[in-house]
Parts: sequence; structure tokens; C-alpha cells
Amino acid sequence: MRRKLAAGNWKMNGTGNALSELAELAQQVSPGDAETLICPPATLLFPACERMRGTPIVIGAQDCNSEDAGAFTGDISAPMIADSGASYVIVGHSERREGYGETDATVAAKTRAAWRAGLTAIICIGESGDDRAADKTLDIIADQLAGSVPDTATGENTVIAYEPIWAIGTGKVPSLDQIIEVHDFIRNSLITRFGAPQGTAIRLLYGGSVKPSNAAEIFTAENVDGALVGGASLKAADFTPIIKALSQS
Ligand SMILES: O=C(CO)COP(=O)(O)O
Repeated sequence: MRRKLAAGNWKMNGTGNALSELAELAQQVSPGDAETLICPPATLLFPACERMRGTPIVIGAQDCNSEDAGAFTGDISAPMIADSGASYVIVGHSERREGYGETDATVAAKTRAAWRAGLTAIICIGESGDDRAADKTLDIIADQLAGSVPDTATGENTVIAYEPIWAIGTGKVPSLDQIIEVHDFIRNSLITRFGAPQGTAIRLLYGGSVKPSNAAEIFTAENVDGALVGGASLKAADFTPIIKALSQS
């Protein structure tokens, strides 16, 4: 059985007073709910971990360098993230692939760095609107899986987030059939590559304009094990109903 995961990606949002939003969320989530993860900006990793100790909420980072230390001004490493008390890191988000030229090879190297530090990597993949219009979605997904997911991925060290780029922050969501098609394709690809035990154990998240109003329908898909939520994770009042819908699915 895969444990459901509700993950919030705060992106470049949140200063110190956002910690009160986290505290509010912690009051709403109970240990029997889906696993709940918040990925705040790097400046909040240490205080967020501190505030969430003893609550069911776990903390992750939004990116890491592929090296463990060195002359990389402005970057943070996976060992630094682990040192903060965080247990996850998002890698290969489309905003980093597109905005910072990250390739599949970069994402695979970051994933291996995350693993060396004992972190679980949330590897993001997803097609652009043009790719979908050209009917290339599954080819793109296959390429990204092959290039971004290293060979020793397991259900423990890896989560895969399918985030169609055209659905991120747009209010547009793929149809349930489209979500099912891609998630089933990812599941079958993982089973073919890693064998049934690991291929079945790796959790698959859907991301892109998940809201309280559409979450329950998305979570009916068998191979959707949770969500990676942007905008709707910033407020406890929005994220809580998504977590509850997942917990009841
Ligand atoms: O990019 C996302 C999460 O990583 C999705 O963002 P939105 O939920 O704001 O569309």
C-alpha cells in the first residue's frame, strides 16, 4: 500500500510570518490523515522544521545543488537541507527546467545528491502545452523518466510528480481521463524498468491547479497517490480540504 502524500510547494512565497500559517495547518491535520509535506523557501527550512517538530507535518526543500558543497554562490546543498531537519526535496520542477536550463541529466544528478543526504527526491516531469497539442505527451514523459530518474530509484527514496506545464498556475486542469492515461503510463513504465515491487511502490503525484473544488475527482484515479500543490498550499484554509479529500480517497 502506498501512503498518500499531500505536498505543498510554496515556491518563492513566504517570510517569517508564514510560519503562523504552518502552525494553523498543523492544527488541522491529524496523524491518520495523508502524509502532509510543506516545501517552504530555503530561508524558512530551519524554523519550519523547528515549528513542525512533534506535528504530523514534514518539511522539504524546493531544489538542491548536485554537489554536496563548494563554490556555488546562492545555492543550497542536499546535506544542508537534511541538516535543517527536512526530509524531502523537489527536483526538476518545470520552473527550474525552463527558467534555469536544467536538463534531465541535471535533475538525475540532483536526485542522486538528495539520496546521498538521505532525502526523498520528488522528481517533477510534465509536457508543455505545445507538446500536448502535438500529441507528444507520452513521448516526453518517457524521455523525462528515462533521463531524470536514476537506476536505483525505490519507493523510499523517490516520488514522481506529473505536472503538465500548461496546468501550473493557470486554473486549467487536464481531464480525469488525461490524468489517468499519464499516471497509468508512468506506473507501467516504472514497473517495466524497476520490476513490480519498486515500480509499484514509487508514489505518483499530480500537480497543476489542484484546488479544493477539483481535488476529490483527481484523487479517484488509481495511480494518483497525492498532489503537488502550489497556490492552494499557501493558506491552511485552502490546503486542508485538499488533504482531507486525499485522506478520504
Ligand atoms: O507547480 C505547482 C506545484 O509544484 C503547481 O502550482 P499550482 O498549484 O499553483 O498550479
